[in-house]
Amino acid sequence: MALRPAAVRLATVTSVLSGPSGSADATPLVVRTVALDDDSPLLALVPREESLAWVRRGEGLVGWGAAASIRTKGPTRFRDASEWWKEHARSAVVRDEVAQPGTGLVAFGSFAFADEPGESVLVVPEVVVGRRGGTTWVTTVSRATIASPAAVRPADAPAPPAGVTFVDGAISGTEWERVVAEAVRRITAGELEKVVLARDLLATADDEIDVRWPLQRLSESYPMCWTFHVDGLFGATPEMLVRRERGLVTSRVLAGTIRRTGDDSRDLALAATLARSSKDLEEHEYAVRSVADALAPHCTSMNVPEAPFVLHLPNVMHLATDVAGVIDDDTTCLELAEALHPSAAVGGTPTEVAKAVISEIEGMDRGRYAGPVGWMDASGDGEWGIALRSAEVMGRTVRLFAGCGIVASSEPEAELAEAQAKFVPVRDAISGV
Ligand SMILES: C=C(O[C@@H]1C=C(C(=O)O)C=C[C@H]1O)C(=O)O
Repeated sequence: MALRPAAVRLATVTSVLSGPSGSADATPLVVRTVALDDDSPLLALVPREESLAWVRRGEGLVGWGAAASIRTKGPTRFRDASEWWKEHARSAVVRDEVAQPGTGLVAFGSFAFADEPGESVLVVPEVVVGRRGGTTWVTTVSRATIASPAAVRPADAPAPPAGVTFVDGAISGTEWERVVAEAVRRITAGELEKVVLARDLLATADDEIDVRWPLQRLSESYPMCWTFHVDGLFGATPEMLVRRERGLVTSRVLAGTIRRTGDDSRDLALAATLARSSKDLEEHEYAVRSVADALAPHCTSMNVPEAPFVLHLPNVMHLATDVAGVIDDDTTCLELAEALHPSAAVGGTPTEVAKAVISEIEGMDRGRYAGPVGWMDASGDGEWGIALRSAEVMGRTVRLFAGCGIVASSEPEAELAEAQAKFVPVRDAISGV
């Protein structure tokens, strides 16, 4: 049975700004959060249409409907979205009986990787269900009067995609190896130190894909990742660009990868190799430095571990570093995400040269892949992951993305194999089994 809020469903109010001079709907959002006695998996609650998700280890936020939304683009896409959000947060009428991170007014968002092309989006759902530390709540958002709390019950189960076939996206694997070789040439020539290059695959199913199917598979198979869905972009990312919570800022930086073999003792030996690999440590160091440098101006103190740990995922292992800081200004998590994006984990070093090389040689439009994806609340706290191990669903087709950091010692064939391994989470999740 499809889930419907108990309150009369209000017409979706959407305000679209093309630049800072646009205007948002003047009617304030009316927001109410109440505790909920429900322990169903969050992803089992979302209806098929207009779903939003940010879930990890059974906790997080899911939402549906759009009480307000904004689409932005270009170099001011973050700033325009931030201003719109601050305006809504200022004027909202909020009754919050739970008062936890993620209660009250929240928006989900997903931002384009590049200034051009690509569109970014911020959505305030009509209903949000959240869970944290054993507490579950429901938030209802409307434009006029306080709506009664939404009725929350399991939605109909999604059907698996059928007849899925895959083809190369913008360029073939062989062509992409040539692009990697060109990047290595430029790095060796001293033009830059590191660049992250990505490619895409196109999957087509017999019928329209219900994104809830891959979301449920991803959250089961990759519980250590953040499973997300915002406006057609979905995935399970292991990388946290920035989390801001009550004055503490954290970031999980990944860079340096090795594929898993399926043999645990062999994988342990490989993990030890990864932790000593100078190529991977070099690639990792660039990424950590780019994050620490961008956070430093906002923090009074920071903890940047000297050596990375190895993060084990079912398909790959990564070198990982958790950076933490105490923030001493009122910069919101979205503004921090803007300052951090693109980190060297998805752009390169130096950033501007890497961005130019990506747009010159990568041969595809990244859209919102590798951009910030996540949520924020009215106080500016929230979480923005990097949209990796991700794909964009459009009706019967899904566009999958995967990329790799290239440094002087990278080998095109090995990088192609690494990208293949990074397609695995979404590929398996839409394969319908
Ligand atoms: C670019 C991706 O992953 C990034 C690149 C990594 C690497 O090159 O080792 C590791 C993790 C991510 O920061 C991707 O998954 O598409």
